Amino acid sequence: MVKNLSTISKDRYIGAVDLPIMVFNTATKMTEQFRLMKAGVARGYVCGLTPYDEAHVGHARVAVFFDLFRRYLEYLGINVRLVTNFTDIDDKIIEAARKEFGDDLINHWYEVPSRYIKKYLDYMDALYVKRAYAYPKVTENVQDMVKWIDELVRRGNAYVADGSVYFDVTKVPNYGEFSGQRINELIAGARVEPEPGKRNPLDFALWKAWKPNEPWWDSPWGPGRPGWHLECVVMSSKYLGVPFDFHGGGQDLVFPHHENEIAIAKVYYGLRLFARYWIHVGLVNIGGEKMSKSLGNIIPISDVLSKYDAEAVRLYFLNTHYRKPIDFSFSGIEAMENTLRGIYASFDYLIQLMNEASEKGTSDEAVTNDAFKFMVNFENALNDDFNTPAAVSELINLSNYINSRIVYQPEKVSKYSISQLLNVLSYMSQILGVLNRTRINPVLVDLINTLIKVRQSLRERKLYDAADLIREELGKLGIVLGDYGGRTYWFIDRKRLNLP
Ligand SMILES: Nc1ncnc2c1ncn2[C@@H]1O[C@H](COP(=O)(O)OP(=O)(O)OP(=O)(O)O)[C@@H](O)[C@H]1O
Ligand SMILES: [Zn+2]
Repeated sequence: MVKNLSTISKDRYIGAVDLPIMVFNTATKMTEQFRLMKAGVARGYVCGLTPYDEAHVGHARVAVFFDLFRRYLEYLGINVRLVTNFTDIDDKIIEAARKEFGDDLINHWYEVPSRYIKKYLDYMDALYVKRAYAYPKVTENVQDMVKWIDELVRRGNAYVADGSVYFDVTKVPNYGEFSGQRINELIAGARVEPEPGKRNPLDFALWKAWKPNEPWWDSPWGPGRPGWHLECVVMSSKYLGVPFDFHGGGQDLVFPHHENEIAIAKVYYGLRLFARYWIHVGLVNIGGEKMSKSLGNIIPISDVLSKYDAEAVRLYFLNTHYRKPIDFSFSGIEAMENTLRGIYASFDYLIQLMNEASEKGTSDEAVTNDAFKFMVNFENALNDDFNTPAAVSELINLSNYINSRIVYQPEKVSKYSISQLLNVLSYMSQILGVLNRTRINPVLVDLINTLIKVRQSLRERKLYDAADLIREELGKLGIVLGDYGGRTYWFIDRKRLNLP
């Protein structure tokens, strides 16, 4: 149990290998301590988007979770190298380009991925998802992929058929082990794609032979393009080095995508696992079904962001454990907007108290101890396989404590205690990626304070109607006044006032 602030301050794991985090590893099906391969650095790859349509809230959930993951490690002092790719050539991209450009597809197809990549990055910025260390694209790494395939063919792990190259899963020790699948059952259940040269239904394409009116790249086997599973192995290894610490994505990727990535790397590198921890985020469903572009049941991120506060959207995702599915609901986000208002109120109140608190208050130690406890509980929650619902509820507890206890006894609380509460509130919100809009123009602050003085003076003269009018009119603007402990506090409803 952490007892004093020096041990809960951020950055205390700089240069560390053993982190205090326990995380569920799909590869071992166990919750394990998170240990880094290189001191102080966490390297990870999250499978990214096939950009042929609007990104949806399922994509947003995966991105927000790994952003939280990254922010927590950074808070501990770890340098996080997070790579996420764009699968910018794929059957579905070609199909979308064909619909849009018809026969002129070959000259214009790249406009499709380019458009949706740009939009995706804009949505990520709006959601306060920090930019990745690198965003490799398949089209920029084809030459490396060709070299890999060549080597796999040379070693007998892949075979050529009609200009395509297939990976031979029968040559892989314990194929199916990762996703816990039995090979015979897999074969029975496999949806065999019409790929004539394939020897085994579970073999998959490393190189897909060119078809007329499709983009292509040159290779020793003729024109074509690489296959999905190979792409992620090549790009993750290239940008992170092998082995690296963690590899993630949505739950839907466990099989076949990650099973096949592991199979390729197993024979290429001779490594049982080319990434140590495999982390999978539960799906966002809609009416019990996976939200997915190909099923046509998506709620675009843009729809959600046009109606709701982006920070509330983050809290909404984080309020469910990352491994559980979410059945998407707008009302859940709405509830989080209220929560967020309360958290901003706490922050604004603490700043106002900071300006007035005495150097030495009487309940100093008790408040400081309480601040520690909130932070310890918060960290313990995240250390417990990223129990973000418990972490969010600790932030809410802290906010309620400030809004109900601290504001009523401003004369008792010292500047030091307020600064501890502010620290803890800021750490928690930085990790969750909320309270990104704390700066308020000082002119606005002066104006609010002037109006509060006028209101006070009206009340002293018993002109309550006029005093209430000030409060109501400010409220309409998103400036909310509250009278607690004999003084007036205010907070700004960031969504209403639309502050940057
Ligand atoms: N509904 C969902 N919930 C959570 N994660 C998802 C969901 N859909 C996709 N993902 C994740 O988003 C990333 C990108 O997936 P992808 O572009 O293949 O999306 P998709 O909507 O499933 O597309 P498609 O319908 O073409 O299969 C992957 O990590 C995937 O696991
Ligand atoms: Zn992938």
